[in-house]
Amino acid sequence: MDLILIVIAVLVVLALAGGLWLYVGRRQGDLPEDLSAHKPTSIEDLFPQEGQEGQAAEEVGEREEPGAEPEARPAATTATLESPESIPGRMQRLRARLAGAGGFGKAVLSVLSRGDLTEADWEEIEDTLLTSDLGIEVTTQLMEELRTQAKVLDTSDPQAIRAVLRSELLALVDPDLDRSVNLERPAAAEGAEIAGTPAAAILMVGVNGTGKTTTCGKLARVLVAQDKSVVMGAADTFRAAAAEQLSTWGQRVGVEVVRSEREGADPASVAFDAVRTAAEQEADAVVVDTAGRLQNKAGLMDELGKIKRVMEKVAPVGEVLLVLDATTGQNGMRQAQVFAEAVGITGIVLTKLDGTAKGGIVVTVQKELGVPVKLVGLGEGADDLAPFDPEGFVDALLG
Ligand SMILES: Nc1nc2c(ncn2[C@@H]2O[C@H](COP(=O)(O)OP(=O)(O)OP(=O)(O)O)[C@@H](O)[C@H]2O)c(=O)[nH]1
Repeated sequence: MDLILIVIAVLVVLALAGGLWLYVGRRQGDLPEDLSAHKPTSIEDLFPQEGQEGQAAEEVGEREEPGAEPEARPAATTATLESPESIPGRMQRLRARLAGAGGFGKAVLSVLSRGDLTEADWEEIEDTLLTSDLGIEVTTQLMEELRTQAKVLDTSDPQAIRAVLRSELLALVDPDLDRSVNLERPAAAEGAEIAGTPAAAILMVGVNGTGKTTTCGKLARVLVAQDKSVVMGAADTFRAAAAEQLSTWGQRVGVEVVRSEREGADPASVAFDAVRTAAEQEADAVVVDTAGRLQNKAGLMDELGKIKRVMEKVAPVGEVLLVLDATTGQNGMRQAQVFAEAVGITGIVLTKLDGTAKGGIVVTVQKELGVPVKLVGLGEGADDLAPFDPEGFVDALLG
């Protein structure tokens, strides 16, 4: 009898152990699936095959509905990632777009090609230059050079004239400036209490509506396409929609967005969380979006200065990009000056260059602010951001 009881007890124990093993086994089997949904493990995961882009756009569209999940998290959890356009394809398309916008170079060239120029022709050239946002000083300098060269050369030779104008414009744009975006990962600040290695930090500043958030998303997309791991920080806490917009970009490009759920939260604290998260994740770069709608210069200085200082508790910020709307001309320049004073800028992103024929702003902005245009925005599309290429720009202006 005892023996029968012992056998029954052993069978019960074995049955229980088997059940437990099956349960644990199933949980462990789930794990890789969950993880792969959170973090793409290979470059192929990041770039779906052709034909999936439409699906991605639809899913992102769904996420933009009011009441959509507001929490920041790695985008791959909810959206199929879009496939970025190749860099050469992007450059070619953008050059064509810029040339199509019709820069001032084309207009000047057409007058110069008329041959023996009258005083009225020269005035026409001067007017064109002045209305192209080149500014008086640069226009005067360029006019003198063109008049001198026109005397020296046979002005009826369009090729010779084109060459002169090309070299003058190129000199103004200055091909020797370093236009690379600093992606070098800095050493941690002294006493920084962080896990991991700091990421290269890029701080995006500028007036509201210039395209900061869009540029953060486009830039993250370019970096991801270059196989870099990126974190974005939504330090534009002025309005919840800005953080939501950045989160949508995060979902599109497969990048985690650090944000606060509270509208009006301290932007410096969100920026700090972003750089700390990036260091913990050993990310290559962290891109931080800011608000630009402060009432006065002192407030702006305080806020941007604080954001940068707090980020630098982790590591130095290697790149502060000022986003400028090319269509705002001289007005935009005045605002740019204020930002440049508030926080030392290292480069300019000139957006909406597709919406203006006034290419002269490139020259003015560099001259006034003393930093190079590094990136240009040429449309609202996800791939409409390109490195600024002086030669390509001048050639596009001249048609
Ligand atoms: N045509 C064109 N539109 C652009 C470009 N860059 C941004 N935009 C558009 O400009 C508008 C404003 O862009 P945002 O990125 O929201 O600007 P922001 O500076 O972040 O604005 P706030 O969040 O209000 O501070 C959007 O409709 C963008 O699609 C560009 O290069 N060309």
